[in-house]
Amino acid sequence: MRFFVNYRIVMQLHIQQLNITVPNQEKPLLSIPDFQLNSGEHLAILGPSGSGKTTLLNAITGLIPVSPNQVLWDNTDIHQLSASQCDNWRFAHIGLIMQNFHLTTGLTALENVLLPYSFRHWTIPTAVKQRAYALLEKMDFLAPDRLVESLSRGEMQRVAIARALLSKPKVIIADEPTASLDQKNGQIITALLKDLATQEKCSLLVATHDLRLADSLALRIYLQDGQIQYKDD
Ligand SMILES: Nc1ncnc2c1ncn2[C@@H]1O[C@H](COP(=O)(O)OP(=O)(O)OP(=O)(O)O)[C@@H](O)[C@H]1O
Repeated sequence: MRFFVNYRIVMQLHIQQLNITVPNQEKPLLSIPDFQLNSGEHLAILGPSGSGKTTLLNAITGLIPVSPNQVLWDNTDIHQLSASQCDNWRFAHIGLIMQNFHLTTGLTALENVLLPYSFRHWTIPTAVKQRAYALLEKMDFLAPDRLVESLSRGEMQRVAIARALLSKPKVIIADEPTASLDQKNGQIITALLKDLATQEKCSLLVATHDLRLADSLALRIYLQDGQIQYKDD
């Protein structure tokens, strides 16, 4: 008999009748009748440029508005939350790694990792700082005191990943995490993301053009003109 549920690994995404349109455009940007991703699953979202990958990530993280009941995370309709509630929900549950990293210049790598946490808390507990150091170290990034503007793109990507993982999210979402990295760094980042997601028992959703990255994940969907053309697992 099971008495305990590990809440951290329960985070199911359910998309139903998702339809995103823009004024004066006949075709929807995104049209997904039904899609489900279970907790802990690793998904690649493929598709040509303009097929809707980023729009999908924005929709499921509440970064763009969506009609009620179209995106549910464990039966929570994040699009029915207020803007600040949605921000807090995202901070608590999602580790977001955006295309251009969105790091803050003038701050060190460590300060960048801690920044989202420091926005929400008066003080940063030692345990949180230790986790920030540990995440950077796990990724072989051994210069936490370097200013981010002096880092290479591969190093910036590691800082962005550590920042996304600091709050122990249940879901990691990455938009083109290997774009503009050379092959070696792309492979390193791919392996890191997968290993960290597995170790931390997170779901992983990655929008990518990188077939090597996509092949390394267990599930794939292919978008074309805002629709899922095929699923592959
Ligand atoms: N706010 C908006 N208004 C009108 N069109 C938009 C808006 N946002 C996105 N689009 C259009 O929606 C389509 C999908 O864009 P999206 O960025 O999701 O594609 P993508 O698959 O992520 O592309 P890429 O691989 O180049 O990053 C594009 O044609 C884009 O121009």
